[in-house]
Amino acid sequence: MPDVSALRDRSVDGHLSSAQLPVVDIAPYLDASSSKEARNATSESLDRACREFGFFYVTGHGLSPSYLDSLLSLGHRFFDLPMATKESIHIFKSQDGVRGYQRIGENVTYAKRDQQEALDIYPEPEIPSSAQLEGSQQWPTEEDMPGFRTAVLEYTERMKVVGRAFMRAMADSLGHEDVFEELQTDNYWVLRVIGYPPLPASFDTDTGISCGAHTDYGCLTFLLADPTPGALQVEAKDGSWIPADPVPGAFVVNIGDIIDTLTGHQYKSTYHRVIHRGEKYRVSIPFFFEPMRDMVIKPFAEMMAPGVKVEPFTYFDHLKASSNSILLRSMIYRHFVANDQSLPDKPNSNELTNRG
Ligand SMILES: O=C(O)CCC(=O)C(=O)O
Ligand SMILES: [Fe+2]
Repeated sequence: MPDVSALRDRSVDGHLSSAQLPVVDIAPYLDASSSKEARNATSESLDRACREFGFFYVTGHGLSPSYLDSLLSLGHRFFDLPMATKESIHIFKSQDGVRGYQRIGENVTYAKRDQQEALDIYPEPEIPSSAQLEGSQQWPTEEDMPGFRTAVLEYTERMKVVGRAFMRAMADSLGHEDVFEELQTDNYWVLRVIGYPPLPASFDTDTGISCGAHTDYGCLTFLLADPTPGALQVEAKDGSWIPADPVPGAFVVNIGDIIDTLTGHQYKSTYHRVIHRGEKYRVSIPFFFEPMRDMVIKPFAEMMAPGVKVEPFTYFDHLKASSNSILLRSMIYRHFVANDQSLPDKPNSNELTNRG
């Protein structure tokens, strides 16, 4: 286990960088008639972006700006609902404790309360139960949010297609076709709809920010967000923070811990944080593209640093508080703390990337 007390709190320190994130055009991997040269150009630019930043903009994904805007509008509409309506699907009422609405402050990162509210959505198992991550989804009613459920589920299907294109592009750079083929099979996903009120100028950021610095758990995250400059920031290699300002029609995409681990940290799951100080309420919708639940993750031997060995584990081990998983990993079940409960005295660490 890492010594979490020795870890730097990335939510408060650091200066802004003038660097820009690179752009990757994924179109050649979504078009069966594209040339080998076009695919090579994409996989090479992706490879460079993954090694240098772990974060990049994605164009050529095939989803129109007006379609993407309609999803953000649904997000605003949800957060505009009366509090009692949102609380009727609070996560603590869900069968497995993770699906539904959280109030501002209940999502906890690095032992601090994030200044965001959110709606968390996971795929539903055929037979829901109270076991971890096996519950049924809590949705807003059709009356409160007409068409919301259908629109969200359609979006997840479209995003799986885009995520799979990235797995093919990575295979062209890294080999391991069998692993990347498995990473295109039966993909798990998580969708969060997040609402950020602007932090007041007087807000003490030592007590928390809009979203504390963290890495993402899975393969790839596709972020759709309102155009609020300066809010999302990405840690550069020199420790400064690159503003990942939204580019209209593009996704901000980042590598998660699973790809980071497979590649011996060569493709990086980079720390990022949100400090939203703008005028307007900000909505973001990250789509987390994930491996199938029980896929065994076994790092690529030739990419590992000499002497480093990571025991194989499953993606679900990493998500769940499974007491029989090798490193007692749990990314989800320690994240939510009701506002009337006390915070843990230690930051939550990420055993997988070992960086807290
Ligand atoms: O809202 C954002 O810009 C980022 C959210 C995020 O990093 C996450 O939910 O993992
Ligand atoms: Fe994130």
